[in-house]
Amino acid sequence: MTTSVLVLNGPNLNLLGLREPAIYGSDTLGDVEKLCRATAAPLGLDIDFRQSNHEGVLVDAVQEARTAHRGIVINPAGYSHTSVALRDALAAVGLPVVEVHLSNIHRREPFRHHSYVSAVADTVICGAGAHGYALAVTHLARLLDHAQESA
Ligand SMILES: O=C(O)[C@]1(O)C[C@H](CCCOc2ccccc2)[C@@H](O)[C@H](O)C1
Repeated sequence: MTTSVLVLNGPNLNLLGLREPAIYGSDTLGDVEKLCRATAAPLGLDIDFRQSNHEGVLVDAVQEARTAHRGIVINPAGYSHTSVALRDALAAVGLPVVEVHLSNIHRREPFRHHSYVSAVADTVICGAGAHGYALAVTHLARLLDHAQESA
């Protein structure tokens, strides 16, 4: 049975590669999607790759993942620092969660140092650029394998 995971991207990540390359790199979100799929395939994972600028759409995607997917990789983007609703949705669905940030949020403006999502994530990866997504997919596969072993 193929294992499906959700890779969810928050607001403004659709601008990736087009603006602020010094901070977020020159890869586009499409490049990141390709990297996620190339990483996932040999691990037996299918990817549902999404991006939204709307908090409620992201909450709906997390809720849908409860029955549609086995785990979540999420870059909540700006909602990392503001959204109790997104944090609560992730806590509610009870799936393994890997939070990823392209930049090292702890070396940026103070308002970016706290993420509500981190408190409900199994793992947080930040500062590795687009490679962080490959790390996140790989680590989520390990978390799921471990879950299978203990099941
Ligand atoms: O480093 C990350 O991945 C962030 O999640 C990116 C967010 C920003 C999303 C991308 O925004 C862009 C804005 C302009 C050009 C390209 C991307 C930022 O608000 C977080 O603090 C850290």
